[in-house]
Amino acid sequence: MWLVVPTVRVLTANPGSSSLKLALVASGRRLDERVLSGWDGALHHGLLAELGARWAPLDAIGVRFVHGGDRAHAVRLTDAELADLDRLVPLAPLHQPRSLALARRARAALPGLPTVGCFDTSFHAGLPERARRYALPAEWVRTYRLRRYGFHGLSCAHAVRRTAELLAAEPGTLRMLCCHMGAGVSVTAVDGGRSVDTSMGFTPLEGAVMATRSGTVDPGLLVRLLDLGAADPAELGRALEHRSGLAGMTGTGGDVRDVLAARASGDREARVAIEVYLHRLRRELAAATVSLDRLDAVAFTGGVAEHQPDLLAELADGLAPLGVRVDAARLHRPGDRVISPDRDGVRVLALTAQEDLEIARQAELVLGRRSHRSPALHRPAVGGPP
Ligand SMILES: Nc1ncnc2c1ncn2[C@@H]1O[C@H](COP(=O)(O)OP(=O)(O)O)[C@@H](O)[C@H]1O
Ligand SMILES: CC(=O)OP(=O)(O)O
Ligand SMILES: [Mg+2]
Repeated sequence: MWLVVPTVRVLTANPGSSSLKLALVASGRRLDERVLSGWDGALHHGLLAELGARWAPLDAIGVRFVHGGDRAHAVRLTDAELADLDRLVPLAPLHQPRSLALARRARAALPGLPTVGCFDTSFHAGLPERARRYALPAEWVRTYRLRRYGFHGLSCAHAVRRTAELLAAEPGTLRMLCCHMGAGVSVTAVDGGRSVDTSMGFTPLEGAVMATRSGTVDPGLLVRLLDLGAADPAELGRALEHRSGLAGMTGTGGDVRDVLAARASGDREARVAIEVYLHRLRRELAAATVSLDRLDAVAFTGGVAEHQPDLLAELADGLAPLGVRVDAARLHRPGDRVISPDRDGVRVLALTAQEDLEIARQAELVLGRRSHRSPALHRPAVGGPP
């Protein structure tokens, strides 16, 4: 039996580290979108009011927050919630201030509309302890609440649902990897819709090499840099967030397009940087695989996966031990698609990252406007409130 649910129109805001994506979502579909690429956090004062008027009538605003701490699901944003989320700024300095500023601007520009915060971290709230815990002194872990959180959860939740749709499978049966390749890069192992391991940790710095972020480096190396006075802690943080990754290795801004162009023109540093980027990502994919008892599917998503099929082919070239292969013809087709060659073995997919759909879905759940009796694909197991 289906409940009749009225159409809910949500203005979604997804502040990534290199872009701001604003969208109008209704009934699980994106009706319009405004993308500010190369976004530096500044927001034209009237933009939200202008979009609010253009996309009216609206029922809610949904804002992506990379860090939600221990929150297991989206929440309606109040002054108190925002003040609490302020405390997480040091754990996601590239993202959290932008989400906070956006949410506050949105509440001021569109007063009276409920604003919902949707968190990357919520998808990983149930990480098993073996994947959540750092092997650090227990006293520090307790005092400073140190744990691995994981990020890109809104993207993963959407990718799991989309993978299940495209493979005509129940999400609850799939053992899969979700590899998000945007300016930030991460790999998550998903067992039956639940995150069981993920490459990002306490902050979105851990794991793979990213556009401007280092990914994992030997902690001993960082201690040594501090010892040597190469940087004070604040400078070290800024260097790891803004001046490392592809940017640090090549002297570019870290945009994959620029690094690939430099490599094509014979630049040695760019060639090495891409090799390191791919090598480290393959390691993360292999590491995540061992958290699953079999591998059914790998979904690649995010700006790089969407727009750089040749780089995806290079990445897949080194993934034969995982049973991952791609078909060149399928790879170059547009849209969400299966890109593995046949129906046997690991199914590989290239998907558009549609965090906006997940944000709108969670906003509807928080506002009680979505039927909890809708199909299994909408179950809160992948990041919504109970
Ligand atoms: N044709 C393209 N258009 C947009 N982004 C691209 C394109 N090709 C590669 N990219 C890469 O995608 C990244 C942006 O991915 P996206 O997921 O939108 O980033 P984020 O959400 O982290 O800001 C850019 O840094 C760029 O390197
Ligand atoms: C968590 C993260 O790195 O997000 P983005 O890729 O959008 O910067
Ligand atoms: Mg993003």
